[in-house]
Amino acid sequence: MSQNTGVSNEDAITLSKPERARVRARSWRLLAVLAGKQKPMLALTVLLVVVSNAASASFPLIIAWAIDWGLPQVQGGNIAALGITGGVYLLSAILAGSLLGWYVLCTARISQAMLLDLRLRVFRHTQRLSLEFHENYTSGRIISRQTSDLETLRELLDQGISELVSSSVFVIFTLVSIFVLDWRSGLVVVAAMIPISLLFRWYQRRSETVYRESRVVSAKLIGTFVETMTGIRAVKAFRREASNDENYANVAGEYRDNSIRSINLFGVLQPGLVLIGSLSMAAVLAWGGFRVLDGTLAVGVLVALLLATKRVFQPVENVAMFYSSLQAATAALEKVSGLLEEEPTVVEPLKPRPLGRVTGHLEFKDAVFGYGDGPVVMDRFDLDIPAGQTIAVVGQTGAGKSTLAKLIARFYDLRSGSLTLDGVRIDQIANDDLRRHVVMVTQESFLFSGTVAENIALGKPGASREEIILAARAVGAHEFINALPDGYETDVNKRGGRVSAGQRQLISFARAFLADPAVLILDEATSSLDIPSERAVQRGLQTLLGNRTALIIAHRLSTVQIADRVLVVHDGMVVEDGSPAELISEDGRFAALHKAWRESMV
Ligand SMILES: Nc1ncnc2c1ncn2[C@@H]1O[C@H](COP(=O)(O)OP(=O)(O)OP(=O)(O)O)[C@@H](O)[C@H]1O
Repeated sequence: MSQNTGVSNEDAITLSKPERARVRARSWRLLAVLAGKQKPMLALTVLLVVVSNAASASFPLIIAWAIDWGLPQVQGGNIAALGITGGVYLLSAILAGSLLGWYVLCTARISQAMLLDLRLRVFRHTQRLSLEFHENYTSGRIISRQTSDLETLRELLDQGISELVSSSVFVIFTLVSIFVLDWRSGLVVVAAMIPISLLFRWYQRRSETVYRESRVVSAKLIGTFVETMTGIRAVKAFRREASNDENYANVAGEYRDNSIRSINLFGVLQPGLVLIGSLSMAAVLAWGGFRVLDGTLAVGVLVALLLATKRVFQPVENVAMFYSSLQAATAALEKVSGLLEEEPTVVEPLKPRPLGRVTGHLEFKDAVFGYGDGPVVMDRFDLDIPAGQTIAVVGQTGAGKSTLAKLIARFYDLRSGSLTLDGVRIDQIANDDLRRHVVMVTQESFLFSGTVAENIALGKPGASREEIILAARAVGAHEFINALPDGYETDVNKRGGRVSAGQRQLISFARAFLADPAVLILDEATSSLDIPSERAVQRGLQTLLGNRTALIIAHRLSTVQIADRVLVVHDGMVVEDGSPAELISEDGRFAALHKAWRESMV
């Protein structure tokens, strides 16, 4: 991603001119794409808003006509004139009202459809982005894009746009009706539009940065909250409550200050508009009043002019209200469109190479890797793992063990060199194929919300209950699952469904067993299990391994003992490679580690 694309510059409050233009164009493009899908409905909406506002703007004209033509006619004994003028007024009122109602329904449907579309896009897109992106972009930010930013957009789309459009159309029509009645008063109102547009311009300039800042601070607020709550165990363990309170209060205070700034700006805009409106009314009344006295202007026309002038300025105040939500939504759209501009760094091949029967032979050749633009973690790395071999990877913290595992699972791509599965580069294998043949069981043995059976079935979508039970039996999980309150139907998120770390591992073993991959990667939990759990997990693990190729990031002596081969990794390189027995007999790092393990067990 270049410097200013995607989310790279999203905390900037003031943007350079070209950058601002680019971000704006990106936001409007997104809105246009979303609106583009609603074209027929939009066309109908435009028609409705034009006709209903034209009908509504004609009221003062009808009133002038009723006073200056209708009333004298009625006084002259022509009662029918009353019926005609009243009837026309009633008809246009019914037309305006019903079309406006229809218009509101249509805009609600359009805005809801656009929001749904956007919500799904944001979700799908963030899920599709590579791990590298998620490691840098905090979950708090993603949550704030999906919640508070979309909420701000919802406010605009739900009411703002419809009010904004209909008010603007109404102002134009009413202005035309004033010109039709009396062009001099029309000039007064047009003249008033000059300070109004200057005021709007002032507000737009100031509020743009304030609303942009509001999005940044709001993301920070949500991020702080999410980080505290997801790390609540660490918070309690390290007694971080007091300092977290202070930190959160600071961010919340920043958010309050920002809100006050935006309210203050609005506090100038709205009274300013009211003042300009009132002064214009006074000018129309004074100039019109003199002319009525002169006899050059009919009373009915003056009444209509005053009515129309009042009606021009009323929606202008509405526009101000929704203009502020437009500004807020524009800032939100900048952020959301930035997120949508991000591209996955690990991409699925356009023309994937088909795989035959996969044996699980893995080979790194001359592999170079580093995270993002960071330093090289693996330099010209070579490793051949024959099919069916169980490999235990050991090494100090930060040595590169997890990196090795993540590369085989293709969470990242190499910078250069190659990694092949059965001779096919893994970046040329379709995602579905890769996920089927290479399965990673992570350290935390993540369970998704749902039942135990559903969690196991993730390994093989559509698996029958028999298959699920068979898998659980194979890895030794069946007994404890049966003892849960609802057996396989127990909800893992409900009370009673909570399972221990070892049990979670067994469930994820069953899931992997059911998936039956050729290659298994296992990031073994560092937390020490109690001895019975450890034995159960160990037995489960041995069944799971079977004849597969397996790479285990090993933290336990028992695991290393069942491996065919041990790799000692140091600084992204394999420094020792051999069977456990061979390495113990040499006087290297593994021998020392093995000795330490044995001593700790005594
Ligand atoms: N997401 C990341 N972004 C940038 N650098 C990373 C990332 N993950 C790991 N590294 C770096 O890569 C190197 C290897 O890390 P790796 O996680 O593979 O070590 P490890 O041997 O698995 O350590 P541990 O046993 O502590 O999990 C380290 O220098 C680490 O700082």
